[in-house]
Amino acid sequence: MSALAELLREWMPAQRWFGSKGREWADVTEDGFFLDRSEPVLSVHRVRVTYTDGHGDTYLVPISWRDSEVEELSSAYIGPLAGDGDQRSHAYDALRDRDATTPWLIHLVNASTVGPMHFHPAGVAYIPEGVPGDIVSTEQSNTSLVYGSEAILKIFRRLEPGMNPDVEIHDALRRTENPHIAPLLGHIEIDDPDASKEPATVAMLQTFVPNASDGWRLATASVRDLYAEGDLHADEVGGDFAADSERLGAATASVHGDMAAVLPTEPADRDWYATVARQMGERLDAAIEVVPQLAEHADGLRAIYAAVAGSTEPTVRQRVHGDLHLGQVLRTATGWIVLDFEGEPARPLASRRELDSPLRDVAGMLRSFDYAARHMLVEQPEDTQRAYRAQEWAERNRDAFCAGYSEASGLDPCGGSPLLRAFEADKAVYECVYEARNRPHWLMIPLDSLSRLTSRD
Ligand SMILES: Nc1ncnc2c1ncn2[C@@H]1O[C@H](COP(=O)(O)OP(=O)(O)O)[C@@H](O)[C@H]1O
Ligand SMILES: O=P(O)(O)O[C@H]1O[C@H](CO)[C@@H](O[C@H]2O[C@H](CO)[C@@H](O)[C@H](O)[C@H]2O)[C@H](O)[C@H]1O
Repeated sequence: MSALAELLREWMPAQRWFGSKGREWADVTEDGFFLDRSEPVLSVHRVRVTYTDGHGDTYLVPISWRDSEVEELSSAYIGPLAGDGDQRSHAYDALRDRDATTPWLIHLVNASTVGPMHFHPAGVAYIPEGVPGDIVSTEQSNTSLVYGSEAILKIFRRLEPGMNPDVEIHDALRRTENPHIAPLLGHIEIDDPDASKEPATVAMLQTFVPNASDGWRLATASVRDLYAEGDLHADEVGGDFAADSERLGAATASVHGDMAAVLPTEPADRDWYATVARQMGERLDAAIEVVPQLAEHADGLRAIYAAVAGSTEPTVRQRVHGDLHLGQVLRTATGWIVLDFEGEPARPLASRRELDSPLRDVAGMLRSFDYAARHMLVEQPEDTQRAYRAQEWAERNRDAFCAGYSEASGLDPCGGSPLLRAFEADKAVYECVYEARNRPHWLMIPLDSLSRLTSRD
């Protein structure tokens, strides 16, 4: 194992974007190339991690190199590497090293190819060249850099052959001028070491939406207001969120409508319902291995999935967002913007590109209202008054979202469909695994939701 691979073995598991926490590593290899040779030198590495179960993932790790340690960059420090003689180089997470962030946009403007990496600007869009990028503090599955107040570069950490749906969908939506998305400015790809495979998407550059607040922050502020007023109902307190939920429902319907107009669609048939129900059952089996507490909900969940297996409900399948939640939507002065169309980060890329029911996204947002309402109860599980208020808040915003969606599309997404209920349950199962791996203290949120979902008539 190379000295750099050894360093990365220590460093990567602690990074927020590393999606396979808790899995045991059998091996790690890396190959890299230089993206920029000025100071600090910037190299990009494909890091292949193999787990003890034989599976593996490839991650993208850009590294900036310094001759000596830099105190201000201590949180970005990966470690020292022996050089010639007594010399040592110091490796830093290049996306947290501001001085190393300019080459990405310069290469995009020039539509460069550097080693295996290809830079593709989108049409004639303006790209702010030469400005350094600042990392977005709410780092999630990927890492984003904001350049000035004009552009945001999202670096996809896990590499998979094939175009990332986020780029594919934003590219297709360029034609629609939909007001609820942030326009695409360019993207970056990297060839697969196996030439028979498609290149992987490395990054996407989008217009930055300034002065916006994400839906999670706004919704949880509303819940906090409600909790502060123990005796008032959600519609009586200052920070009522229902009007925004309604607008969010309408924005979601508008984006769904445009995706259906510019990307393929197909009617859902019996086979599709049967496949969806089977996949949910398989996902539950796999999730129980990670979160044994799920076993007590298994019978109830299987009954919910069985109702879908026999369904003949007429639905159109289309491209969807795939992981819609309040953290993926931004509220600007004029309305909602929907971000991040790459689907659930843990799913294989091919499954994230499949046609699906738009109810998958509706369910994602309904789950998010539930999370926003209840996350503060984690500290006070016995507070029945607050639990009652939380339920009321979640229902009020759920109804408002569905009303907005229904008004904009002519289709009521929440009219008692077994498919919607199954998608909510399936999402909560996914969330149990996500929380067990990333935020175990929040595991009770989706677990409690499953108790409610499986006991609903
Ligand atoms: N176009 C944009 N304009 C402004 N902020 C953005 C934009 N895109 C993303 N962000 C901010 O970056 C955060 C992470 O972006 P997101 O696309 O959701 O990445 P991830 O895939 O890591 O979840 C978002 O919560 C949002 O606050
Ligand atoms: O990183 P992504 O935005 O792709 O999404 C992953 O992380 C989300 C958490 O940040 C997770 O969402 C879950 O927690 C949210 C609150 O933090 C809540 O609003 C969502 O409803 C809940 O699913 C998401 O599932 C995961 O894919």
